[in-house]
Formats: sequence, structure tokens, C-alpha cells
Amino acid sequence: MNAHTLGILLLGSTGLAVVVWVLHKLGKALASVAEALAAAAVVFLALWWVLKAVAWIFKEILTHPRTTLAVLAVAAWCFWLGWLSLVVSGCVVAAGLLTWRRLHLVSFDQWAGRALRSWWFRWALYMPKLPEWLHACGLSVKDDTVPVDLTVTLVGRKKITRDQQRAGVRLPKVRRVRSGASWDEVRVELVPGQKPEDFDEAARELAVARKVARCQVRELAPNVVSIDFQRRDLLAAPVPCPRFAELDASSVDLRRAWAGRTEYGQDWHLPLYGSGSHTLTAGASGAGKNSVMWCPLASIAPAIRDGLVRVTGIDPKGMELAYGRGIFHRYAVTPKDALEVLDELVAAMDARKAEFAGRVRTVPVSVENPLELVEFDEIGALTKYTDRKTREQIIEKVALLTTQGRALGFTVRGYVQEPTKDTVPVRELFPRRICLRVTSKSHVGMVLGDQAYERGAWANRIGESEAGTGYVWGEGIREPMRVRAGWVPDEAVKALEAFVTGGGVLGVAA
Ligand SMILES: Nc1ncnc2c1ncn2[C@@H]1O[C@H](COP(=O)(O)OP(=O)(O)OP(=O)(O)O)[C@@H](O)[C@H]1O
Repeated sequence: MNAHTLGILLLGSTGLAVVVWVLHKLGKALASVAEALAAAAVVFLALWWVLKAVAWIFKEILTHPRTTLAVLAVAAWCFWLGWLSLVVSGCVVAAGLLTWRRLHLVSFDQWAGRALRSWWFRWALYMPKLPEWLHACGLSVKDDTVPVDLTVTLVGRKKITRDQQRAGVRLPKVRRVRSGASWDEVRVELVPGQKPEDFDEAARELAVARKVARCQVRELAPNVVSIDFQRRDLLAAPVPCPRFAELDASSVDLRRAWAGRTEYGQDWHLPLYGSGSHTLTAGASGAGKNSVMWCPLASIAPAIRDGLVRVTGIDPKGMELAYGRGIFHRYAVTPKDALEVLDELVAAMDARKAEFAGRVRTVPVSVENPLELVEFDEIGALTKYTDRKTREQIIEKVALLTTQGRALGFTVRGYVQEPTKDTVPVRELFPRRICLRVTSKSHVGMVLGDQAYERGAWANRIGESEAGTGYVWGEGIREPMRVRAGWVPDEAVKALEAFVTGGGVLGVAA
């Protein structure tokens, strides 16, 4: 090997070493750049997921505030205080709620039970199941009109894709679930292509899907309907009237006369004396107004017999009350007689006022000063359909009795078919109202007040076969409550008459 070759080899090795060194340095630099990029990507991704999670939590808080906050509260509790204290506290709360439920079912249900049941039904039943039912009942909109994207590739092939988000079917969204004692209201928002009538037509199928006897649909807005499912009906069968022959005088409480049953399957009481005793009952013909009248009278039969209660009957039809004529201390049919009877009552009230003023705040019921109970059937017949002079006088006397009678032991109970203001101008003077089956939705508000219908007093939907069923609201009842008056058949009215007049205690099998 000569010097020239040696020089070339040396130069070549040096060049190669330099190239290797440069590549090594380049590789190192590239590796650190890649490392930095990877770290940045990880940080960016982590930040992106955190942001997404925060956005999701905010969205959930906004759309389902109660549920999300409850879940967050439970998680926070577990994190800071431990799960054991959570379980113990949960058991204590559950025991408290169960005790409350046992002691007072109605107040428990109206303040806590409804909210818990609504929440549970929403998440466990209606959110997962309703879309399925709606689809099965033909209440979904098929998205045949989904746009199709055509992609032409470089090699000339065509790829057809559908917008995955909008493919398939569109279903109404559940907006709210409200669960009452007997009915569940599921509010849904319709999708374009649907109308409320579609839901009306599918009501029967929906009832079958939910496995309940009845389902009704209410239109709340052009694109919102409430699908109402009747879960149970404890008032389907007539409620028997009390066995008054077996009652003894000491068990009669005039402030809580038994009147029938509530939709919770509990006793329904009405006050005949004291606060909230003036009662107006509205109901279409055949709605069962007379059972609201007769049933409490049957439950206080011993007090009527003993002279602690004196019943006055005003009966413009001259039929219904005449059947138990002996029960009534005073009785009137014609407008003239009615006015006379009312005059007599107002005079008695004034005499009592003169005797007791300044001595007591409420006149105690006794044989000398009995509770004067006025049963005014078809009150509209005399406050609208008589001559003006008599009408005005009758209205004036009823107003006097309802405004001044409570503390003096005078109670008026009126019954009306048409609860409009011009039929019953003294409507507002009756603090307690009962709405039996009525012919129009507007009547519900007239009897029970604004919002009664919206809050579930659907008295216009009571069936003709459900006579005696109605709604009560106000006077300590937070939500409209469905009730059914005890049914007092004809023979029971006769037996009641015999009982209170001392004509033999016949009693009635309940
Ligand atoms: N509580 C009830 N339970 C079961 N059936 C009842 C009840 N109340 C009434 N009915 C039935 O409904 C029918 C009509 O009842 P009721 O006479 O009380 O109606 P109403 O509202 O007074 O009607 P109208 O104003 O026409 O007199 C009764 O004959 C009876 O068959």
C-alpha cells in the first residue's frame, strides 16, 4: 500500500467519522424534539380531556341539576368523610322517611314521596323504556331524508357514508316526569314530523306498553304533550257508607266527619263545624253531589239524633232531600220558603251573637246551641234562576251566614252544577271546595282555583261510572287530591231518617 492510498483511506475514515458524529448529534437532537413533542401532546390531550369533563359536568348540572348535584355530593362525602358515615346517614334518613310515611302518608307523599318517586321513575323507567315504547307505538320519525355524502377517491371509487349522528329514527325527548298518588305525568317534546293528535291515537297502545289500565294525553304546547299513565286506582269501586247504627255519640267529631276515601286508600274527612267548614261542591248532573251531602250526615248521625246538630235542607228540586225529609229540622223547596228559612237562620245567628259576644270566641256546640248545618242543594237554581229581588235577598243571607257563621256554629254547604260566578256569586265565600266530575276544564279552575287543573285536578276526565269521585285542594292539601265520597243508597237514607228521628234503629250494612 503506497502513501497515496494510505492518505485516501485516512481521509475516508475521517470523513466517515465526521458523518457518524453529525448523524449522532442529529439523532439526539431529533430525539429530544420528538420527546418534547410527545410530552406536549400528552399535556395537550390531558388538558383537552379535563376541559371536556368539566364541560360535561356543567352541562349535566344545567340539564339535570338535582341528580348531578346529588351524585357530586355523594362523591364528595365519600372522599372527605368516608363511605361508612355516608351509609349510616343514609340509613338514618331512610328510617326517618319510613317513619314519616307510616305516621302520615299524605304529607309524606306530598312533600317527599312524590319527588323521590318522580326521580326514580324518570331514571329507572321512563328514560330507558319510553323511547322503546314510543317507537313500538309508531311515535318515532324515520330519518329517510338523512343526507348522503358521496366521496370520490383518487382511484375513481365512490364511497357512500351517512351522517351517523342523524341516521336512524328520531324520538321525542322526555322533558319531565311527575309522579302523583295515582298518575304519572311524562312530559315529552315532539320532534318535527309529529303532532299531538298522533299521541292521542296511540294512548291505548301506550297504556298497554306501560302495563296500566289508562293512559291519557294532554297537549301543553304545540310541540309538548304530557303522557299521563294511571298507575293504580284505589277509588275504582264505590266506597260504602258508614254503619251509623254502630256509631256512638262520643266517637263523632264534627270537625272531622267521615266523608269517604282518598286516592291513597285512606279515610277522607270533612269539617262540618269550625274552620273551613263552609263547603261548595260542584259537579255535573249525576256526578254524585248527593253522596257528598249524605255521607257526612250519616257519619254524624248520633249527633243529629241527640240534637247537637240541626240540619236545614234547601231543595229547589224538591226530590233529593225530600227522600230523607225527617232528617231536616227546617226544609224549603220554593224560593219564597228558602228565603224564609234563611231569614230564620240569620235571626238565630244574630241572637246567638248577642248572647255570646265578648264571652267566647267560638260558641261551643250543645243541645241549647246546636250546630246549624244548612244543606243547600242546587244553589245556582236560587241564586241565578229566580226573580231579581228574591235572588238578591238569598245571596245576601247566604253571604251573611258564610262570613259570620263559623264561630257562631252555622255552616253552609252548597251544591252546584255550573260553578260560574254569575250562577254562584258567593262562590268565593266558601273556603272549602270540592270538584266532582265537571263538563269543562275551565270549571276546575272556577271551583278549585287557578293552576288546579295544571297540578293534576283533572275533574273533567272523571268517568260517568265514577260518581262521587272528585278533587279537593287547598285548606292544608298541598296538591290536588282525588277523593270518592261514601255512597249512601236510598235504603240507607231511609234508615238514617229512622235513626235520627228515633223511629227505630235500622242500621245499614256497609
Ligand atoms: N259515591 C258514590 N258512589 C257510587 N255511586 C254513586 C255515588 N254517588 C252517586 N252515585 C250514583 O250516581 C247517581 C247520581 O248521583 P247523584 O244523584 O248524587 O248525582 P247529582 O250530582 O246530585 O246529580 P243531579 O245534579 O242531577 O241531581 C246515583 O243515583 C248513584 O247511582
